Amino acid sequence: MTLLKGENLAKSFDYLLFENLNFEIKEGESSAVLGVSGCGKSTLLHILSSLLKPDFGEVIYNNKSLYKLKNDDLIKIRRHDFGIIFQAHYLFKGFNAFENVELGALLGGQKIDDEILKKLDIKDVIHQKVGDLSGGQQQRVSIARVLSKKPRIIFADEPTGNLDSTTANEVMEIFFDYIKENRAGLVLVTHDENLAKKCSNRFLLQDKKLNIL
Ligand SMILES: Nc1ncnc2c1ncn2[C@@H]1O[C@H](COP(=O)(O)OP(=O)(O)OP(=O)(O)O)[C@@H](O)[C@H]1O
Repeated sequence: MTLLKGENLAKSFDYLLFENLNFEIKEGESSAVLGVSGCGKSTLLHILSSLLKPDFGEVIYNNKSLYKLKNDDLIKIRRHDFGIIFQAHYLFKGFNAFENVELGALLGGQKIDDEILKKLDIKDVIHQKVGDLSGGQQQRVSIARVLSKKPRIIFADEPTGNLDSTTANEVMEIFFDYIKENRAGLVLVTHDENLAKKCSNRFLLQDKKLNIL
């Protein structure tokens, strides 16, 4: 079943990034978007994940056109159904790791899943202030926060950018297990072709188009 579709999307800033761009993600699928720096990968992820209105085209989720929804309804979908992970993770620095993860769980009406904390290897630091954690630990806390809300779709922009390659691979396995177990979807923006190869679909954003690899 289709989870989300982007139809005829176009976006420009100082120059045209892409146009007539179509994208679809189905239950249980992972899609990686590759492309040179500045081609518009993060912009596309923002558009698909409800954060940025395209200049043209629609994003369809649950038979609804996201950017035609009332703001409150759009925020509900973003909070409950979408898990958005950026490299610059927006953790609450004054709170400890547990409180940050708990916030994610509460947003999705879920309880913290101890398994997620174990798999991400953050149980030992869970009561520390996130500002005191290393960059990689903070990244894993932000991933735990997103997974704890049990999103239908995970949108991740270089989610393993702060992690060494072994931890990066482990984190990717956690994503893949999650989408399999929950019939969810993963849209991943990355420069790392090895990570992209692990996804069920790979696309290259080039010449203002999304090409299937
Ligand atoms: N809010 C914005 N206002 C103006 N220009 C923007 C904005 N967001 C992105 N851009 C521009 O759009 C272009 C594409 O940016 P984007 O971050 O989507 O590229 P990217 O492919 O993800 O790059 P990278 O791989 O380096 O992260 C860049 O030239 C960037 O400066």
